[in-house]
Amino acid sequence: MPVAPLSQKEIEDRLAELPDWSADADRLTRTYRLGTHFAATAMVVHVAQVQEELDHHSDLTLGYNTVSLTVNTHSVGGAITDLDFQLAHRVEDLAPGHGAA
Ligand SMILES: C[C@H](O)[C@H](O)[C@H]1CNC2=NC(N)=NC(=O)C2=N1
Repeated sequence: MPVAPLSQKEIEDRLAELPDWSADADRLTRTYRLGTHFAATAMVVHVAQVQEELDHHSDLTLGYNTVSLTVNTHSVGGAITDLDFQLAHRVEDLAPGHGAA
């Protein structure tokens, strides 16, 4: 997977596959809402496992019943790359199992 900063168009094209994710200048973000605090906590642990597997880590925030991710790629100066989208897709895949929306 090439680690190069994506253009605005490339980001927009990839976001079309992730309708609940957003991109500001240089970060992908998503907030999931869950049924309970423990469900949100369990999802955080699962996301952390995936992040370790990918060796790619978001800023992960646990709220009362929410899990928020903000991610970009540090190794290219904090730009958005395909590694960020790879993580986003992996989290989208695991979220339903936690009842996250
Ligand atoms: C040494 C380690 O492989 C690197 O620091 C990894 C860790 N996790 C990372 N996470 C993110 N978001 N960007 C990186 O460039 C990155 N690099």
